[in-house]
Amino acid sequence: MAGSPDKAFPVSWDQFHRDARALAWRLHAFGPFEAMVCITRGGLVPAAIVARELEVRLIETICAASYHDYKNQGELQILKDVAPDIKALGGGTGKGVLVIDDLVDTGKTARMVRELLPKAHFAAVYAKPQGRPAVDTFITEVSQDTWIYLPWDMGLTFQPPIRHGAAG
Ligand SMILES: O=P(O)(O)OC[C@H]1O[C@H](OP(=O)(O)OP(=O)(O)O)[C@H](O)[C@@H]1O
Ligand code: HPA
Ligand SMILES: [Mg+2]
Repeated sequence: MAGSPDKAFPVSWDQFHRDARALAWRLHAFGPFEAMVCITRGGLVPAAIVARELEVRLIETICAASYHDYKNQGELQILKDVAPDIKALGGGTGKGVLVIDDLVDTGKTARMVRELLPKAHFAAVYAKPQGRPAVDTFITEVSQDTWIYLPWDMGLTFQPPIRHGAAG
């Protein structure tokens, strides 16, 4: 990633659940979906919430990793591909499949998965401007220089008073 995002967008569990449910409402208009593919690991969490709302029970993973070093993107690795029976849906195009991730940043991960499932519907809860064109549906956009702090990456810590120079 060019530069290191210095603004912070912290997301609580409650907010994430609301945003993932809002995503499900929006996706409902594009369904029904025959299957869902979630991009691990971040996509596992919204996938559970969206699958519950849209009653999707056929759920596959594609295991990808690229941010090996906190905010710095490295080489994109596919650790597990999509199963052949899921790839065969929609006549081999992925039509009728919902691909879900927690967020899209540069769009690299989503673009790579789209090569495998070109006609699938791509959704993320959060999007940054660079990655936005790589997804069909998202809920909240944050600026490219913002780092999204997801609830499973955080814990409760003491916050110094704003007057004493707390970071935003
Ligand atoms: O749009 P991009 O720039 O490709 O970045 C977005 C991807 O990066 C994060 O995953 P990461 O590779 O860090 O793995 P994780 O989901 O296991 O945390 C996030 O969950 C997205 O999948
Ligand atoms: O803003 C982000 N937050 C958490 N994980 C990420 N992976 C890419 N961008 C981000
Ligand atoms: Mg991820």
